[in-house]
Amino acid sequence: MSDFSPATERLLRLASLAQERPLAPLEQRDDLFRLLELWVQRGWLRQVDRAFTSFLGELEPQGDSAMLLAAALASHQLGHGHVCLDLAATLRNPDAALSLPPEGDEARASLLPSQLLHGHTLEAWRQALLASVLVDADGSCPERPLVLGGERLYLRRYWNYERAVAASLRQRLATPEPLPADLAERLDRLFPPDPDAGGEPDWQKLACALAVRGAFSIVTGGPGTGKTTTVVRLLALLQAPAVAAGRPLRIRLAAPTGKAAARLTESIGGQVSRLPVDDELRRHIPTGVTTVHRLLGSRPNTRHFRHHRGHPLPLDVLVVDEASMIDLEMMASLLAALPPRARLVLLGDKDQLASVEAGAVLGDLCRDAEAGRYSPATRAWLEGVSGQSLAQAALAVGDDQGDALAQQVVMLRRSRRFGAGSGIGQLARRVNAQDGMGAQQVLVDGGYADLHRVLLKGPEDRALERLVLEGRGRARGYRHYLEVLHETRPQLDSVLEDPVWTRWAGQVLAAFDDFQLLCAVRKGPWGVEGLNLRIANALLTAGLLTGEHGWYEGRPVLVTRNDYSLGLMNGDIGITLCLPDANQPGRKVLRVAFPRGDGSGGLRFVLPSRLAAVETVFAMTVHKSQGSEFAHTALLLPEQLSPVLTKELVYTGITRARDDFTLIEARGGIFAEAVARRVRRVSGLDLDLRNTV
Ligand SMILES: Nc1ncnc2c1ncn2[C@@H]1O[C@H](COP(=O)(O)OP(=O)(O)OP(=O)(O)O)[C@@H](O)[C@H]1O
Repeated sequence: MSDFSPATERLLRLASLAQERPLAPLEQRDDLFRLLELWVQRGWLRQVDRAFTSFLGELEPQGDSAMLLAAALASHQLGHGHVCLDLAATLRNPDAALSLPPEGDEARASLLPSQLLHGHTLEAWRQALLASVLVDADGSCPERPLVLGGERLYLRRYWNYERAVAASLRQRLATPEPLPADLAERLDRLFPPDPDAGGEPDWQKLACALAVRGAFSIVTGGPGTGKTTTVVRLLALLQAPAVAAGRPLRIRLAAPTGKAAARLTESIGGQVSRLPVDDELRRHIPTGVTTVHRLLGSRPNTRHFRHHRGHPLPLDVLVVDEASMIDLEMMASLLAALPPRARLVLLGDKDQLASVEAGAVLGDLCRDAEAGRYSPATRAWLEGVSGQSLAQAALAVGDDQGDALAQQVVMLRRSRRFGAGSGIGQLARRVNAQDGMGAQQVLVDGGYADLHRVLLKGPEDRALERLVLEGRGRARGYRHYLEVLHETRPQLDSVLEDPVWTRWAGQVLAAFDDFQLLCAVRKGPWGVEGLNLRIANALLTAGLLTGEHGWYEGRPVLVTRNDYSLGLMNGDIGITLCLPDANQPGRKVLRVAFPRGDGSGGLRFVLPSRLAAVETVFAMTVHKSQGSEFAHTALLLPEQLSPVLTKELVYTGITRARDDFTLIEARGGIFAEAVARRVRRVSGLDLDLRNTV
């Protein structure tokens, strides 16, 4: 019997083969498959990418190796969030197409794409692809699994999504909506002059005006810039004539995660109650926000939804918040299910991290948001109807056809939550602008009471535990929610239905929202897994928890997969509590308390054994935190730079903080290094109305 696992055996065999003669992957297909296998073993390529390439190899036994290599890399890009492989960019930096370990790792010593593609030209690579019976060059052979669009190679499914999204949005952009004759007066009533505006145009009013005139619009802006305020007023504007005519519009609101939906439900509820409109109209403005999955009608174990082109959603207006989290496939599904005459309004912060899945739709659609690019006609109409001047706004001039999308996008530029005196706001703005020096200055010398910084002296530095348990000054740590748990526990023997239990659990959940530790990665000591163990251990040692493994009271958990039977959505957070046993009076059992997230303030209590997909959430990745906010947010950056460490990640982490933000650096300098890098997602989404569909 060999001492090696089968995987290692295989690796050794492959390595020895490689030693016998150098691999020539672009001349010999077998060598290419051997190399792909080696890359998979090293974690540089996914198993699914290699399997897909083998499948293509079987479909075209004489297929060129350069075509197969491109297919493997194109498949791998999806795992990096890219919709396609940019051939020219890959030739400029071939190794970026794999998931290589950080610089200096010895495991790099292997045949790399840069060596393979050395001396290759773009034209030769394109010709190898065009010669294949598996590659469709002009969209005319829908049965071919790969599509070459100029210099971009797509897997068919993603090409189809991109085309479908572009076609649907173009159709909406080309559809003007009828306008009320008294639009200017209606806008004036909803947006009274703001004495604090300081000469800035009222971007909210402008956004509302643009959204009224088109079947598609986007309102983007950083935290607290008034996206929700704007959309509530927009809905009042759209609904008023419909209600007056006795035919109220069917309006639905949605967000990508349960948490985001719950947050929006809360803020929309407050805004609608304060709207200066009559009660009849107020009743017709919805406040309930659902998740996009629920809206479309997810079906277990399939990527198909109950609503689609043949069975569209029964609505006239759809508003989707936190749209930066929507990937290309979801956007395609959403647009397919939208009736052709329905309006779509997307809200979101274009600068946040994009979805984990392929595509950065909001980012793509907001490419011109900062510059404006309004045509002279749009600008004249906007200024006329809103009474606002754009003369001082330093916007670029655009074209109605070439920049059709820009005519329907508004970026809100004034944060009411993070004004000039807010350290969080200053820091977020500098990070977003990739001004690393300025950001450091704000953090270190800015003297802002809402910003804190911890520089760890090494992996064992207990300053991490101190911050996470105790917080800083008024900014709380995890001790707080555990003290609420212990100190306010009802001393009763009553049944679970007794409202005292719901009240108590609600208080513990609210206290947990006061602090969250965010991190960049999942693995290793600075990832979710290592940090969860470390923090649970510290809380146990401090006498705040009674266990650190399995289920124990106080364990906070994050739902990682939608569970429709339990009514739990990916991203929901619950806390494990000792609660009365429904079956045996007088006994207590562990149950996990989750907010219902429907604006009712209600909770649901779930037995741990029924939770199939949850993880401890003392630490959470920034990706998972999107759509949430916490009174005190601490962001831990690891020692080593990795591809996920970018300014988008840091910006998203900072903007999760409501009152206080703490930066924890595992190594000095990592913050500035992360801020200097940005995500560049490859896609070909093109809404230029001059180009044919
Ligand atoms: N035009 C306005 N007049 C007065 N207050 C406003 C106005 N616009 C926004 N606000 C206030 O500013 C705060 C942030 O507004 P809002 O919640 O609409 O922003 P947002 O961009 O949706 O925030 P988030 O980043 O949380 O999604 C709220 O308290 C809101 O009441």
